[in-house]
Amino acid sequence: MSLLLSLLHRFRWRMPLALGLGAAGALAGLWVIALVNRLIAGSAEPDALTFALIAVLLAAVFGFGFGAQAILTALGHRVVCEMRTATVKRLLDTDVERLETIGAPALYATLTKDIATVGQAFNRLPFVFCNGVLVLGGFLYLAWLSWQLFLLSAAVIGLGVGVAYGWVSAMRRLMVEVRETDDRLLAGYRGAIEGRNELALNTVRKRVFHRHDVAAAAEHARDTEIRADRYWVLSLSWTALVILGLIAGIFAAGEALDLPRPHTAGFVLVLMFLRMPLNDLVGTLPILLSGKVALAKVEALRLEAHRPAFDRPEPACAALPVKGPLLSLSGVVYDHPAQGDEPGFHLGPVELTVEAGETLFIVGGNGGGKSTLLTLLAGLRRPAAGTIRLGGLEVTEERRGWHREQISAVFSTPHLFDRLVGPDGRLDEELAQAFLRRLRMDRKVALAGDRLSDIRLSQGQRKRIALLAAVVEERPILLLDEWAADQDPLFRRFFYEELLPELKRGGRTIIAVSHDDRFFHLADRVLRCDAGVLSPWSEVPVQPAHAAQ
Ligand SMILES: Nc1ncnc2c1ncn2[C@@H]1O[C@H](COP(=O)(O)OP(=O)(O)OP(=O)(O)O)[C@@H](O)[C@H]1O
Repeated sequence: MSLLLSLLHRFRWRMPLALGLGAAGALAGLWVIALVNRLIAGSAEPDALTFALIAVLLAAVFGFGFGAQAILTALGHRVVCEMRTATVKRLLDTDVERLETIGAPALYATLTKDIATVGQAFNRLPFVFCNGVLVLGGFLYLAWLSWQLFLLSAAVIGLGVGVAYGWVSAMRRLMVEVRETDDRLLAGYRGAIEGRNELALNTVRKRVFHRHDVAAAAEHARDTEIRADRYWVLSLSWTALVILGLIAGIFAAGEALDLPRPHTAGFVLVLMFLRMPLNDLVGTLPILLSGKVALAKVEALRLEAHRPAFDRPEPACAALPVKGPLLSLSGVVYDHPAQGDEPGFHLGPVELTVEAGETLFIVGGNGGGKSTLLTLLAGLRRPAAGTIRLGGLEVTEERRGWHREQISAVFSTPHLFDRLVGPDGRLDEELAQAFLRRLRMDRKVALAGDRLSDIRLSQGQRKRIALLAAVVEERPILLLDEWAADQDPLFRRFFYEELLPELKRGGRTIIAVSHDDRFFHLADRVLRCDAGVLSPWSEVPVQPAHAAQ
């Protein structure tokens, strides 16, 4: 909501202008009705002047209406564009841990569906506003025509709205339920796309997946939408009934109150005129309600507040030391929370000091906590307890951004971007081309400026390009998570025996998760991380005390 308000604030001049034009158009329309009314009642002459005035008013209805709608619909599209870019920027500024908690399906649902839904609702607002002005102005005119009939109409419409309120609330509750199903549906869509190979091989799996992960959610959404729409059509029919009933009742009331017939007829004419905008207002309800639900969903993600700037973090010191302790963890503890019946995972307390220029290997069994440790070393996770120091300085909340800027990393399933980014945004193309050749990828991928020609690669090739992207960042600390696992034996040897020593000679501190015990002798130090406990590596694994329990 705050984002929407700030966007509206940015467009604060167009908004009142458009609303003013809309109001003027609606009032001109009412004026036409009032003139026709007077012609029917005989209180106005059907002369050229009256018809000229009607023609001018009709032109005003058209011109003002067009102006207002054009400005407001353009504004709607601008707001959607800003919401899209601002939400992605908020996502980029949000902590990795928070994004992990939200989960990919919910994030995709917001980016693809919620923003579009808010946009649709926003684009309906001009029509809602113009119809609202018409209805309001129309009722004021009715009050002026006959206060008795106006009071009667207000009472009937108030009663009608009171009855419909319950249906609209029920509709809103059902729409929230539909939206919750969207996350499940999106998870299903992702499964169908990302699991295409596994599914293509097994018809039974395909059937089970389709039944439980897609059809169940789609059918739940269908049933809920049908129920929600029932309340909507009920509200629409109810509105029509209330207005038509009122029109009939007005005649009876006019007779009972002994009001002149033309008076009552004029009143009815205005009511007939107001029937359309009233119906439109009710018809727009589902779109507006969906927009409200979607907006609440965007806010419920609790992404970072929107900051347009991409400020580089302030450096905590001029340069990191090239000798002695560089990165240290002291008493660092981290907990992955339990999920349902699955127990959580506890890492630490970790005591570790990495020297500048050191090559450190971390080994250990699956699920031992190596990747979690790497993300702590990268500053991507906040320890629950303990201290991280970089270059002798404690990594406080203010220095976390600076810490991250000292790290390059290739994670176990890296995401490839097709642009290389050098320090301060300037890429050393010579270094990039040379390293591309060292990686033996120059025949597969061409580098034009900072752009890679192709990133549709095999797993091993992807890892090589990810390493290129990390190296050209020219940062002092390089983290590698099982980098060599996807490489062929020849290149694996080349990586351990030549590439890593080369990077080390270039001044890099390297922390690599590895299972390649044949090459452990090439590291300065090897540590074992098992069941969340970090200990020196020995040929015969030592069972950590709490892992044996
Ligand atoms: N985002 C997460 N949320 C909850 N638990 C997690 C998360 N990431 C990892 N874990 C749990 O933490 C434990 C350690 O995982 P981690 O990926 O650090 O192990 P690892 O030593 O790198 O394993 P591997 O060698 O198999 O890659 C595992 O039990 C895993 O289930």
